[in-house]
Amino acid sequence: MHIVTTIAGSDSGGGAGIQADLKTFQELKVFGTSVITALTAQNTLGVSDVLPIEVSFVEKQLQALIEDFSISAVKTGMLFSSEIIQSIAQILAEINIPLIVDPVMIAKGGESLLQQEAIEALRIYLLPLATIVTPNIPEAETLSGRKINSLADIEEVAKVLLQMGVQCVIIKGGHLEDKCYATDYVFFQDGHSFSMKSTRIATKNTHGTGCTFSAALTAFLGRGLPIEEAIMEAKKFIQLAITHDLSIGNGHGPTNHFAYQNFKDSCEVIIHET
Ligand SMILES: Nc1ncnc2c1ncn2[C@@H]1O[C@H](COP(=O)(O)OP(=O)(O)O)[C@@H](O)[C@H]1O
Ligand SMILES: Cc1ncc(COP(=O)(O)OP(=O)(O)O)c(N)n1
Repeated sequence: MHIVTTIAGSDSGGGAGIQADLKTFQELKVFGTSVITALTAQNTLGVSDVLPIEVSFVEKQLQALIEDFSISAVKTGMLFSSEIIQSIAQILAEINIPLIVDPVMIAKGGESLLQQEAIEALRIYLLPLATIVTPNIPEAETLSGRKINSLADIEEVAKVLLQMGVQCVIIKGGHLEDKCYATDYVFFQDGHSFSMKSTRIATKNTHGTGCTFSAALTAFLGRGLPIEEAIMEAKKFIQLAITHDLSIGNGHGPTNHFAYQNFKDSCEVIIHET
């Protein structure tokens, strides 16, 4: 049994954060463990409050897992403060486990999930340890300090992030203004890059897409899949979860974490080597 860990915030609405991660891990047959960094009072309509967990208790959770389990991959999501980022980075630096960093900053409704001053901590302490970082377009712009208006901008931003020490950058295209396709761009340290294109689904039920994608990536890497295969399979997981969405709540509903197991042979992702 492969054991993986998510370090993230709790979403009481169950569509994003720790809950999305653990559901995804379960569906992909890895044993999920968790370190909770913050509680959010949240549903499909938005986040009404955030309660950060004390840094020393975040550390205790992570230490407890490391002491007992042989963890094969770790992901981070909502980290909230620079203190939490620094403390978990210090612990993660001492263990050699594939690390997927989803640099969660803002919820769909615009509520902040990361303090402004913590952005620099992400750059300095966490990104140099990351195997993969998975920013959406606004997060990639914030981390790099550059605007994205074209494919050339995406390539430039990826270069900036690779220079921070990340091994692989995936810039997710959910926020791009392409009505037909949702395209993600993948860049490696050795210069290799490719894009993954899937049909854009016309739905408002996209709450937790980033969390779910990075959790699937963590599960596949934790199971030992080669990195490129893990990335492509994670894209299929999120595509199916969005395609077969559930009608839950009155706002931006969650994706369907059950879909991959039922429909995985019926998903097309177009890979384009660049
Ligand atoms: N409407 C959509 N149809 C298909 N795929 C989508 C759609 N919206 C987002 N995605 C995919 O979901 C994943 C998460 O992307 P994105 O929404 O950009 O991240 P985040 O949730 O962090 O903002 C990416 O693989 C992206 O291409
Ligand atoms: C607790 C918690 N963590 C992360 C998010 C953001 O999730 P994401 O996958 O980026 O999806 P949206 O919220 O943008 O739909 C969250 N909302 N809550």
